[in-house]
Amino acid sequence: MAETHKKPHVIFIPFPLQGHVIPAVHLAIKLASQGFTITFINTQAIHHQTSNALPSSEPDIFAKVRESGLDIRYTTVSDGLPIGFDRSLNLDQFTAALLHVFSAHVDEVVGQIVKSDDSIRCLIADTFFVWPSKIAKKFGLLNVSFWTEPALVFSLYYHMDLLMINGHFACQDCREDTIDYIPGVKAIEPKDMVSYLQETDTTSIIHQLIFKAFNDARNADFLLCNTVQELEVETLSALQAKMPCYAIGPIFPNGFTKSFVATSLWSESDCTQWLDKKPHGSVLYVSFGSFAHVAKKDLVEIAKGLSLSKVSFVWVLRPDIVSSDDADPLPGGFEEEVADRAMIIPWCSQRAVLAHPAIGGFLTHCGWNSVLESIWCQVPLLSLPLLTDQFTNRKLVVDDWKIGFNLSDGKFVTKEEVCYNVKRLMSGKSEDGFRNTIKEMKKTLENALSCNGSSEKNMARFVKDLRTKISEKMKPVDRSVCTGSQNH
Ligand SMILES: O=c1ccn([C@@H]2O[C@H](COP(=O)(O)OP(=O)(O)O[C@H]3O[C@H](CO)[C@@H](O)[C@H](O)[C@H]3O)[C@@H](O)[C@H]2O)c(=O)[nH]1
Repeated sequence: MAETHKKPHVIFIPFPLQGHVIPAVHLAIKLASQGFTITFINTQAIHHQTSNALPSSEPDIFAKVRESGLDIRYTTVSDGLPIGFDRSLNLDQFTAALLHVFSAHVDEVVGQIVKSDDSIRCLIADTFFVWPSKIAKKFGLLNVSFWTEPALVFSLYYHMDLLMINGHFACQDCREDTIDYIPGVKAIEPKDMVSYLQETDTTSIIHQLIFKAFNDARNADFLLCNTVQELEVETLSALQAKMPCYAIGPIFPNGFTKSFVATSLWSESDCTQWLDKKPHGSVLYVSFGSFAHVAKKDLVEIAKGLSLSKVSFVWVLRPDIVSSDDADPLPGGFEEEVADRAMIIPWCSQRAVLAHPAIGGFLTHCGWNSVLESIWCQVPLLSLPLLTDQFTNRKLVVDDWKIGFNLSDGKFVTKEEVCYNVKRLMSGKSEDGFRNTIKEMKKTLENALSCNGSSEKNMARFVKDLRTKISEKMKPVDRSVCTGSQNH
């Protein structure tokens, strides 16, 4: 009888935040459909939140996908904190756990999986983790770093040393002039760097994590980026000269709005019937993603500006949008004032909302998934970056690609500019240019995902390169470290 060959088995660990888990889930499915066995490991806290958000209880999020024949297994790991701990309110403690404690739990669970299955060959872990190279080396696995933001952002972090030497980062009086020495990045203003590279105190816990993670990422065997070659040609070419790097985005579920895997951390409110009654392109969608907080005074100005604009809108207001200890941050009377033309909800299926013909604009924090989804749905953006890569993403959206504009040009948001810019975005006049440009960009994304498109080719190349490296690794590996056996 012919010997049956086991599929190569990959362990996939996403960063425990919504904007990272979503593309990781869909990448895991893509890889499984390319003939890999995947063990996907969520933190217990993410698992708990996702399960609570589901209307029905399934054994795990991949149960339906498995029915279609894909071999995706699922397990959980502790991030070092109690499940019910408020990570949003205590971000420093959460970051500290990910920096100092999480790797011990990952080490244990990966060790158990490796011990029980000798086909494990590879670890895919988010670039923001500080431990992948250590864990991969210990268990003899290939190390794939998964990057969920633009390549431009990766490049800035990767070249932190250059920014320091040139006095643009981590110095007393940082330079404020244009940065023009990062390989593959023509020019970028300091204000457009990720927020952490603009901060003067670089001793914070998040900086410790970033320094360690990007040091570690240099050791990865492969870098997978949720971006598109054509959108970031020069940056990606420069990165490819440093490490094997593959632009395989945008990573969406097959069919875009329909996903067999429930990934939301909050229950989704259904806006379809409400949107069905609205004219084409007449509704503004407002959401600031899953992670960043909006200052209360800005939130109040946004609410007042939306009210003044008379535009219809769907506003996703997460329970912790200002802070999880401020349950009711909206100005008094606002909800009654806008009741006839607004839907205010804690969470929704964003892809379904953006794809609805009634949506004509997106007021966004410029999270990278939101940017890619908005381009896919050809919805122009009004941008209010709040944290992390969102400042750099804003530059791409507004200055480079010209598919949207800024909500505010000052340091603080005012209701007048909110009203003015919302009306400008939704009027259908001034943003006609944006609509044509975004149509072209949608085509670029579609082409990238088509049979001979860049992302599909890059994915095929990655799979081939990974398989080649795996076969090289098939030579016997010393796994004594996993079984705990000692040399006497
Ligand atoms: O009501 C909602 C709101 C959002 N989403 C989805 O949640 C994701 C949000 O991702 P993103 O737009 O990237 O924002 P964040 O959740 O803030 O993501 C974090 O992770 C991203 C990827 O690393 C970064 O670009 C962001 O700056 C960072 O805050 C998207 O897929 C949305 O479709 C929903 O399904 N329903």
